[in-house]
Amino acid sequence: MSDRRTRLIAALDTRDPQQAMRWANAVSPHAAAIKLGLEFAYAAGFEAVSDIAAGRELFLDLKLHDIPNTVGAAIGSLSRISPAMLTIHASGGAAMVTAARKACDENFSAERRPLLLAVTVLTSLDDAGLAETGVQDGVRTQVLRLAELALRNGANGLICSAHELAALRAEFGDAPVLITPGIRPRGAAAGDQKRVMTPGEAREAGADWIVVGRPITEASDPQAAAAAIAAELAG
Ligand SMILES: O=C(O)c1cc(=O)[nH]c(=O)n1[C@@H]1O[C@H](COP(=O)(O)O)[C@@H](O)[C@H]1O
Repeated sequence: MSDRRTRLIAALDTRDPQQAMRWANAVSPHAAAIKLGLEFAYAAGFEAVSDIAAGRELFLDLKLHDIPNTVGAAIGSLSRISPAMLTIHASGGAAMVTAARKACDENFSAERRPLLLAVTVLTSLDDAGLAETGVQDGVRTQVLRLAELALRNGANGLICSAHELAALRAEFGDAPVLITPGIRPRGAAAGDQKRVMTPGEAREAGADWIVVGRPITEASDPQAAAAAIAAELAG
């Protein structure tokens, strides 16, 4: 049994700034952070990202994955937004993670520096889906491999599914920030997610944060849905 405090990140996946603001206000008593990602940033732009994020903890999920020079420069371009958390793909390789670390350190003061989080294996992949990308070792082995690469090269934490939390805690201890999407309250539709757990199970397994999108945003009452998840996390 874990006594870790596991907090909720609400993924506000929409193109519409007014919708995002409504959701942000609705979940704010229950979610300690909001996530804005590719769908929102591409449609609404980064001014809108800043507007929605004002006064909130922002998980900016751009999943950067490019050559080291481009990733470092892109992170430099984000310094005016000051996200609390920022994502890259660990599979971009050691030099890419190192460039991202350097860019975080050089472009943000210590108080404003985002946590650099490395996506290991997307929660929409199972062993078979991963094998189609050429990786035959299975999800768990690949998550551990990419976790080691990312943490060794300066990532503050990892994005993984809750299924890998125990193995990651056993290998890397309490220090890395572990964030798990692919979270579904009992009975909720998995959709395109393959490696899912409930909020309570993710807390027990050692998550620092869980990311939840559609179970909140597609609920008839998003505020109540967020409240129920927060209550489950509080145990
Ligand atoms: O980086 C992420 O946040 C992420 C990584 C991952 O492996 N799986 C994953 O689902 N996510 C994000 O987490 C959110 C999950 O949304 P729902 O499936 O609607 O709860 C989406 O915004 C995804 O982009």
